[in-house]
Amino acid sequence: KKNNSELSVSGGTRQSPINIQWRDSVYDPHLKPLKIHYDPTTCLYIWNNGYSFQVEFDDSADKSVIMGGPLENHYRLKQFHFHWGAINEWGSEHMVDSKVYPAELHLVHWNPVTSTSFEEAIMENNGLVVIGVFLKLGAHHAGLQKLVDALPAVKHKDTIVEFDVFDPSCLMPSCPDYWTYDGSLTTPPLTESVTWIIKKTPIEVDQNQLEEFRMLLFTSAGEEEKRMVDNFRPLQPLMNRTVRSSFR
Ligand SMILES: Cc1ccn(O)c(=O)c1
Ligand SMILES: [Zn+2]
Repeated sequence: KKNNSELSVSGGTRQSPINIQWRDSVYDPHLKPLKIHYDPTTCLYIWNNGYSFQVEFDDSADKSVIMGGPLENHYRLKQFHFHWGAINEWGSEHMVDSKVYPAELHLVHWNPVTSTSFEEAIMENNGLVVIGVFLKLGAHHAGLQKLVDALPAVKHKDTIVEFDVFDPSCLMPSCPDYWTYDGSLTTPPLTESVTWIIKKTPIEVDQNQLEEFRMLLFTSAGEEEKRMVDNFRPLQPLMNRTVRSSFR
């Protein structure tokens, strides 16, 4: 168990995001299939937090949980959000063999066995699990469209709109393959408390859907408008870490 100062970032040894070199990843036969059970009625609202748009869930019980994979117990879904670029040539946080995607979905979960709240789990060694899903330009994504239709209501920083009954499982690729490694938050406090699970296969979204992301604003109503784009952190050094794969 590490205290806050030991999870500190300056001199961090397990920062995120990273470039996943497929050939350097190590197949781990002990990795189980990831099990995802999301209850759509735990979806609460969408809000613009000035960095991304975020969908928050009721995490007061074990209703939307993940387990299996590299995990020793179940983790509760707290929120999901995205990172994206100003143009399709960049936007994701993680890369695969230096390939960058136009956007990346993060589903953020916390460990209710070792923590009593999400805020506490942020400071716990491996208190969080974030599932990363790459978005690539392609077919229209019907499940995502429900989210996209709500974005005009959260154009400005600190705006919020009710958003109920949404099952984020619809944003998961059907392929079960993933990489996993020990990392950190990619926004302050950048604590090294995250077990990352990065799905190998991207989901497809169309140009209009990506452009709707880019119409959001970093700025509050009344301020000079700054488009919400390029909200990703630069790559961090792998240092003494191995990325494990669930697939050969
Ligand atoms: C908890 C947290 C905060 C920010 N980001 O980007 C994440 O992926 C997870
Ligand atoms: Zn994120």
